Amino acid sequence: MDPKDLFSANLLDGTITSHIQRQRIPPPSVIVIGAGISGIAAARSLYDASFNVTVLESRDRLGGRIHTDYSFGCPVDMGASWLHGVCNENPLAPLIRGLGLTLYRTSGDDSVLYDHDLESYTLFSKDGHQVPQQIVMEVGDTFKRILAETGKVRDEHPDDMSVLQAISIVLDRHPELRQQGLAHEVLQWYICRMEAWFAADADMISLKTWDQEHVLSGGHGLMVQGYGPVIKSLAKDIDIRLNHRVTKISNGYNKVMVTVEDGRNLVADAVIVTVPLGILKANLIEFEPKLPDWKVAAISDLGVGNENKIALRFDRVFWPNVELLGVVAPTSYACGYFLNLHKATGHPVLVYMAAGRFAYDLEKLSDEAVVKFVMLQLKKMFPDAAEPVQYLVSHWGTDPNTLGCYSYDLVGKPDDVYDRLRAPLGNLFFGGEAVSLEHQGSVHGAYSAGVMAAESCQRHLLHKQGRMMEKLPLVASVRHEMLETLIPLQISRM
Ligand SMILES: Cc1cc2nc3c(=O)[nH]c(=O)nc-3n(C[C@H](O)[C@H](O)[C@H](O)COP(=O)(O)OP(=O)(O)OC[C@H]3O[C@@H](n4cnc5c(N)ncnc54)[C@H](O)[C@@H]3O)c2cc1C
Repeated sequence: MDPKDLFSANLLDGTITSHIQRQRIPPPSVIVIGAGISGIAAARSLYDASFNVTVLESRDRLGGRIHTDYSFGCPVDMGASWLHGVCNENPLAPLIRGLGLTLYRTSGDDSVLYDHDLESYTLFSKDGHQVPQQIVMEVGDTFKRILAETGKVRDEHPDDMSVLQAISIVLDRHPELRQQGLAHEVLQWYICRMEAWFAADADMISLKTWDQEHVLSGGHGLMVQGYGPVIKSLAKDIDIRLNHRVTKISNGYNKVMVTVEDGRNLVADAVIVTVPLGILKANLIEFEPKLPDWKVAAISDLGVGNENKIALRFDRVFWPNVELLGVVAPTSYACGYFLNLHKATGHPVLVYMAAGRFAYDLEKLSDEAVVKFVMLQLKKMFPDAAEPVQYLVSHWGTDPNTLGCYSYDLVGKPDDVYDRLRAPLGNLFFGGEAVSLEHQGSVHGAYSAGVMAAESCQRHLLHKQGRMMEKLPLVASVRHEMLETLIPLQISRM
């Protein structure tokens, strides 16, 4: 490398690379557990800072809860598919921009509830009649009023309660907000959509915190080419060992030993754990010494929801050109909806989405039975619907690599739960979506949590070696930001 290039690379990186090279000290070693976006982001930061990093991943693929499937001949995300916050502040924006990926904006709203604009829905009743759009809009506005009233309930009650309980208090106080007949079913559909955001039923969602998330601006954008390219790009050149399921972590004063399923041990100066919260809750990894009580309590005090997707590919499009097709019902459990990927991507694919208890119930059925059930829903709307030529069914709730889809705040969650989850233990650091500072349950939150874990791990190891970090490393994304001129994110629907 031309010395000039080396200088500018170090300058751009702002890393300790040159420092390590000058002193000829072997670079500190770190094992990252989990090759989801958080683990890969952590590994990328460490790799860019010339640390010796190895990622151990239990699955035979990268990405974790990012899983872009290509078997339909087009990308279909069976895990995350939206970028929540289509704006420059989104830490993933520089990467997405740099890769030239397109976003399809389903909503410009920054709230957690409306990741689709109201006018992009077409809803049907159980007997196959289209719900007049005026009712859809009016009930949507009523739902917003009900939620605004739950804010008053929250102010009056020092103790937390579920969102469902608060809605019931509001409806008792304001009978005029109660809906009857079809309008009641549409209201249930909105509750079903709210449950989808948290991947949990409304009787499990915390009233105190449900709307406290600081959602990034710019609305919600579907990744038209899927999230897969983001993972591929971040993982480039990193030593990632697939089919390495970690069963034990022994945290010593100087080193950490990691045991994998086949009995092999790997040793490093530090370890970053990014496995899903569901895995920690199920005690699938043994910690030696045992995790302290405050950490165990934090793991159990946060909820993990479930969401499943059933993707159907057809040989032709027989549905209208809207983003969401929904079936309303007397309870939110019985409501359903399909994301129309054809509108965003041009491929004849519908994705049925189920959340909360319903998502777990679907996992008790065979894939064939699930598809049959979903087709019955579709045929309520379109009696002449064609049979799918291909299908995909996710099982996030029972997948032993995840055990749930993402974290959410349980009723009565202690305020410091995230601080405790994130807190390192000696040479052991914690990443993953559940420890994100402000954006739990999202891809960008998981990414930032991985970068943060890597930064505190670096600081810790350099301090132990009696060295200072001359400057915090700039992660790949920020470097891209400096290298790329500010090209706007490509959005296919304004
Ligand atoms: C259905 C669904 C829809 C979603 N939709 C969106 C969305 O639209 N937008 C959005 O921003 N977010 C969405 N999310 C959330 C988002 O996908 C996650 O927040 C994020 O991908 C989590 O990344 P992570 O690295 O923290 O965890 P993961 O991606 O789960 O990575 C952890 C890794 O650890 C591995 N692992 C587990 N156990 C072990 C072990 N013992 N040893 C070694 N490795 C192990 C796992 O296999 C996995 O690869 C969705 C999630 C799901 C499931």
